Amino acid sequence: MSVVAPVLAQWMARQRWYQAKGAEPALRIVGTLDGGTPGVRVATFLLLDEAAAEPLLYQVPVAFRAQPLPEAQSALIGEVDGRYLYDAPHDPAYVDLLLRTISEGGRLEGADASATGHPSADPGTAVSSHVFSGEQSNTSIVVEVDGGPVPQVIVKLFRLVHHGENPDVTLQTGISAAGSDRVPRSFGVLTGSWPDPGRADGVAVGHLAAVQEFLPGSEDAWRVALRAAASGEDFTGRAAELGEAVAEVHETLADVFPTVPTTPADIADAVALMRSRLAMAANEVPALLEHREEIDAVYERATRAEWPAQQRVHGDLHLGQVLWTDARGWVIIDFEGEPLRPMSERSRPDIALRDVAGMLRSFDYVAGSLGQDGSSDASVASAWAAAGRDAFITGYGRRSGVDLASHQVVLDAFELDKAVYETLYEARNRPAWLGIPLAAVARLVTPNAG
Ligand SMILES: Nc1ncnc2c1ncn2[C@@H]1O[C@H](COP(=O)(O)OP(=O)(O)O)[C@@H](O)[C@H]1O
Ligand SMILES: O=P(O)(O)O[C@H]1O[C@H](CO)[C@@H](O[C@H]2O[C@H](CO)[C@@H](O)[C@H](O)[C@H]2O)[C@H](O)[C@H]1O
Repeated sequence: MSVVAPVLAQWMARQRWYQAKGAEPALRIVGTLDGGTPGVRVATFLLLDEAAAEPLLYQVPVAFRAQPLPEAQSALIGEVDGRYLYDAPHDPAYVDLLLRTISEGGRLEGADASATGHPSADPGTAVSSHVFSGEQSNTSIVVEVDGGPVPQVIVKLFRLVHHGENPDVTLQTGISAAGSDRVPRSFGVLTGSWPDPGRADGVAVGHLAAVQEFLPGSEDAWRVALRAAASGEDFTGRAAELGEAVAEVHETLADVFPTVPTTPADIADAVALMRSRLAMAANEVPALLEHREEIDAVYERATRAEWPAQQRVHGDLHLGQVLWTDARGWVIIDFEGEPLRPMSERSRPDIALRDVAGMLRSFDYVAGSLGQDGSSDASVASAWAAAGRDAFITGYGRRSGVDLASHQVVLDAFELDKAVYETLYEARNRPAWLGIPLAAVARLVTPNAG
């Protein structure tokens, strides 16, 4: 590892999933999982990066080859001691190993770490694979399979790993196991364990990868909606169906996972979180300070309203998290929750209105993004978004039986909280888009502006 570490550090710093952007990774190996086929050694390094204020644990599988692998040229990490090191998701030997370990309930052992596959259905055998180019925070591999119930599966490899459940795995798997086709079908999970001196038993156990059905020919709702809005196409039918699909997923989540009544202490906690998020965002986006008192008034009103019971929710629902398929309609993915929120918070029961608010914000984003690139008349785009929002609410209410109007005060607070979160997200990731959530904050604090 000592000779490999500097090569990995240089390469990691350039990857999209590397969090401490601009910093040089300060890596310490916490565990290694070994595997491979004759001639190709695969080592999955669990690397603690101490470059950022809060150390983060990364999963970095590396394939060591004696000869170059021309088809994976762009995935070459470097050459060490005459061996060629590749980002393993691009190497068929690793993909085969990973899929087999999960589907056969196999085990990977190594220095200080191990991993176990937990199959839920047999996906068949890998024939060919490619890394999904749309990846963001994780790495997804699309695999053509033979002998399974679907032609392709997608293996999602979590780059950041932590002790405890990853809601993306738990929720997606739970909904799929309940027989719902509103999420892709689950095929299995890889769970790892590694040393963690911060824990009483000294061991951490967490999700490393998950396999699910790949939906070929699907398109995410953000792109579908953007095209419809740009061409002035009526989207209200699809928006209402989307509302119904979200309500259906909420219903399944409430059936499969525990629900809890919302107590006054829960309300106080939820509002305190909104306030602390505002304070954190205002540090980086001072323009929020202009509205500080009005925002606080919206949150204060919510403390006096009635809140629905809590249940597991998606947690970061927006149009980009929904896929349109001709065969199944809307299918929801990526239950990992908001990336800027601590994992412990994302794994608790929450108010389902948080997801409704997230989707309402997304319709506004469609109008905002068209408005800012000048490709659409601002008033036409915002009328399109308003119609989409209304239809979504109607569809959600129709399926869930919940009268959202009777929860308006709480829904307003969640929508404002989401817009505040978005200002921080945009300031950090896409400063050119910051105007969209900032305009929303100004609008949402104006009484009766919706
Ligand atoms: N089961 C699937 N079928 C088809 N495409 C998928 C599937 N899962 C994810 N995708 C595609 O991969 C993209 C990223 O997936 P996502 O789970 O959101 O990963 P990340 O957590 O890295 O953002 C999605 O926007 C979608 O286009
Ligand atoms: O998809 P992720 O889990 O990575 O979510 C993060 O990134 C999203 C952007 O990709 C961001 O969503 C915001 O922008 C969307 C348009 O690109 C818009 O539809 C959403 O409504 C808006 O919140 C999301 O907030 C962030 O957590």
